[in-house]
Amino acid sequence: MSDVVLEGRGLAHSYGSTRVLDAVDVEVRAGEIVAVMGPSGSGKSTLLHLLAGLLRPDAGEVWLAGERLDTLGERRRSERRLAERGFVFQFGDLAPELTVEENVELPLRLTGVRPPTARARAHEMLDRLGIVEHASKRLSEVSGGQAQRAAVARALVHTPPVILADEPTGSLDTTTGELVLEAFVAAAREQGSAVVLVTHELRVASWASRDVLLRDGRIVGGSGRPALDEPLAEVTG
Ligand SMILES: Nc1ncnc2c1ncn2[C@@H]1O[C@H](COP(=O)(O)OP(=O)(O)OP(=O)(O)O)[C@@H](O)[C@H]1O
Repeated sequence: MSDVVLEGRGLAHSYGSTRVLDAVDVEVRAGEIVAVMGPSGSGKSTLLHLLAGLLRPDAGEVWLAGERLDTLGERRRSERRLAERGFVFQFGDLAPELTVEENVELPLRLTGVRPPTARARAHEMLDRLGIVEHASKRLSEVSGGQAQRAAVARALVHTPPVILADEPTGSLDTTTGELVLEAFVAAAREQGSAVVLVTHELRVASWASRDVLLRDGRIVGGSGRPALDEPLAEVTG
């Protein structure tokens, strides 16, 4: 279908001689949230890194908005990464020496948004995630949960068409975790972003439109849920 934004076809990946992902097909459409679930070590993060273009597959293809990503040169891949995607990774890649707001502004500044506009948009997103009062603190001065929300703010602030998140609520309590999940739902619903969310928590996956279940590097199942245009209460149960 034409609204597939991100697609992995026959993806395989090995670390050394150990094959950790094999023959994985996944499609993500505009406006949907796909939860990637599975036991520890089943290959969830590896799949996300392949879809992100941060790892190259040993076999298979990654397509982003009609363009094959895995064969692009590094420069073009990183341009597209910057402009078109938002990432939240398990081991945060925010800059500790910058403030929270400077970190969140980064994707906007790098794509030419003027400083006052970038700051206003960063604050709006930080407010939505309940950490605007920490905006001017250095990242090294905030808690792990606040840093995680800053990473989410940075991933969403430039309204990218694709958002990839690895355990984005991992160090959050239920209430702040829900703020984060609501922000992902808004990105999918209001901006039509395609969202891939790695999680091992059923509670988190219940916010997704559907899930994909990995075991030992292969897709062993998945299920659909009501589309995101259903009322949220029905989606979350
Ligand atoms: N850089 C690496 N070098 C070698 N092996 C790796 C590397 N990264 C992951 N692995 C191995 O690949 C397998 C899949 O790892 P991956 O992180 O993708 O799983 P996961 O499902 O995300 O796990 P978790 O839920 O624990 O984060 C695991 O057996 C892991 O030990």
